[in-house]
Amino acid sequence: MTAQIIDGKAFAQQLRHRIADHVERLKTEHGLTPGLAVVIVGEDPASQVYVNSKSKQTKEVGMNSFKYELPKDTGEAELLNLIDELNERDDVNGILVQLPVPDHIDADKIIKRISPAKDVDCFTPENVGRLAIGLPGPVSCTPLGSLMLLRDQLGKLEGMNAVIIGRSNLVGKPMSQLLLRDNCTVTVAHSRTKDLPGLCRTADIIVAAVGRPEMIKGDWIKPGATVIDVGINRVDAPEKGEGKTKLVGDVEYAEAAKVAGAITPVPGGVGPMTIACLLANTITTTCLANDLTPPSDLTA
Ligand SMILES: NC(=O)C1=CN([C@@H]2O[C@H](COP(=O)(O)OP(=O)(O)OC[C@H]3O[C@@H](n4cnc5c(N)ncnc54)[C@H](OP(=O)(O)O)[C@@H]3O)[C@@H](O)[C@H]2O)C=CC1
Ligand SMILES: Nc1nc(=O)c2c([nH]1)NC[C@@H]1CN(c3ccc(C(=O)N[C@@H](CCC(=O)O)C(=O)O)cc3)C=[N+]21
Repeated sequence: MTAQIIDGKAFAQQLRHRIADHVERLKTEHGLTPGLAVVIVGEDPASQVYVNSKSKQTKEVGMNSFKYELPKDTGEAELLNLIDELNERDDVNGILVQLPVPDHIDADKIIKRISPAKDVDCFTPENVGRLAIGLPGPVSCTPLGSLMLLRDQLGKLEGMNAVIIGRSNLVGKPMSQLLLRDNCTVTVAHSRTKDLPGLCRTADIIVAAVGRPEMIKGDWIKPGATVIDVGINRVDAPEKGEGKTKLVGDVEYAEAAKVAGAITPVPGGVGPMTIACLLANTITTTCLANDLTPPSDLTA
């Protein structure tokens, strides 16, 4: 059996088309243009690439994009002031501070300062709580994107055994909330889990969010299972030439693709969905701020 490849890049493109339609409707029917502010501190080249593609896609769907590129020695107080200013602005519906921030800045303090009504990453304690009890609001982007791919692939997820590997606030924990809400039986594994291979073999759905290149082996996967590989790891690729690198996921892709029913590739899987879901969350926060019901196809 050869797994079906889940094309996250194509799905994200379709999602952006739907988002563009919603933006158009918000403009013509309500006179609203959603705006997303992206803040980056420092010159990390990988972060700059992400921030630029976020800005580009924001404009492509018809939203306003506000980009703040601050020098790496920007003080914490200065960054907090910028967030206060963005919290106040009526034309800004979403605020994203690209992580990681430099060491002299306390990321938790920055996140807590973002108004929950504009927290499109779903990082604030308010929105984490809302997600847990099923209230409307933004939904963590990577888990939301992963859920959309799973629903598209499998239809109803009810009754399925889902094993999530990784328990971070960013990915693993919110993913567990979403799959539980869709009536999966959810197990969250981590570095102290016993017999991870055995546990994985019980899974109809595996979500790998570990941050270790190709750690999840092909023979840990139940034949026919659906595999969502969240990991993005840059590794050396001597086969491409001296000093070259490539991106790989947390799953041993070539072997896993021989047993799984369906699998996301890296790149081209979950990554593009994360950015599209950021835009989806900006629609959600724009609607909620204006007493409109957020579109059901953009949320969980
Ligand atoms: N596609 C996308 O858009 C995104 C991709 N990512 C990628 O996803 C991956 C995970 O990110 P993130 O959640 O932030 O990572 P974290 O480092 O915050 O969390 C990693 C988790 O994996 C667990 N873990 C580590 N080693 C093992 C092991 N040997 N066995 C079992 N579990 C283990 C850790 O367990 P413990 O808690 O016990 O330490 C932890 O819960 C990274 O590769 C990251 O780059 C992240 C965000 C977005
Ligand atoms: N406040 C904040 N929110 C985030 O959501 C956030 C962040 N900070 N900091 C960094 C991580 C990482 N992240 C990715 C988004 C898209 C791809 C993506 O599109 N990847 C492409 C490949 C890109 C390439 O080739 O390098 C793919 O998988 O196909 C990857 C990673 C969002 N993050």
